[in-house]
Amino acid sequence: MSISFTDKLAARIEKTGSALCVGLDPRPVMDDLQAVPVLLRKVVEETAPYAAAFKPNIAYFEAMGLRGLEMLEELLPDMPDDVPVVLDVKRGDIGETQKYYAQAYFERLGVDAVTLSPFMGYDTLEPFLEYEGKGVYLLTVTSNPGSSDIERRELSDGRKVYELVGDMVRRSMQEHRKTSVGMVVGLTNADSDILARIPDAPLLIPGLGAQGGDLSSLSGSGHAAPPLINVSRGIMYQNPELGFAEKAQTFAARIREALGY
Ligand SMILES: O=C(O)c1cc(=O)[nH]c(=O)n1[C@@H]1O[C@H](COP(=O)(O)O)[C@@H](O)[C@H]1O
Repeated sequence: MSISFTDKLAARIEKTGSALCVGLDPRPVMDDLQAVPVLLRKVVEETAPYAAAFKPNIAYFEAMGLRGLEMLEELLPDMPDDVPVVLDVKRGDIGETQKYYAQAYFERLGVDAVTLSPFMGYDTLEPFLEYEGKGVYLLTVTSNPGSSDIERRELSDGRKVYELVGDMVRRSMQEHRKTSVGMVVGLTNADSDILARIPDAPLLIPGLGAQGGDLSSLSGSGHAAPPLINVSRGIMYQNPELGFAEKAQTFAARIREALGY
């Protein structure tokens, strides 16, 4: 059997000393779609030495229609074998439909992990939890301002809505499910109170770079599970006068310093 997502990520973090997740969110260049795979391969090649993981977001590929999905399908087998791929899909649907999403991502595309929306309930996650060695990250406290509309609301017993997502993570651990279950916490909304209220599960933390998240909000989290800090536009599109490798190296160093590696 191939190496599990958890082991692959741990080995990668150990090898690179980096918790940087390089986001692959190509803005479609509609009049020159051929430029997109060239750009993606360049970003992958140049940032790989500093990448603990890659995270393509499927939205940017879907926006290019069938050719976009083909680009993703063609890119994945050419990605470095030892760098895990988290496909950002944020899916959530009834279990019967989720079975086919899981088949699409874990079997057809063969990615190591995906993001899921847990807000339709635990049963919607179950088809994904049957995949030995794969990973899922559940949206918990997202990086957008609207995370206060539902996720950060207080329940009548004083707990927060996002703590219910933590309960699902604990349940999956108690049931010894085959898939690693982690949580998405946006850097722009992370704080020590939130980190203290969620289980010690692997974290995927987007919001550094273009969204202006501050790494100091992670200090003293006390979480032992490995976090992945994602940067997409900050590497692919911001400061175009700098190379992708240089930007990735700088973000990886800033993250290392903030996490105290
Ligand atoms: O699940 C995600 O990755 C995600 C969750 C979240 O709360 N906020 C968030 O920005 N993301 C994704 O992380 C990436 C952030 O992109 P940049 O803001 O360009 O670094 C995008 O692909 C977002 O869809």
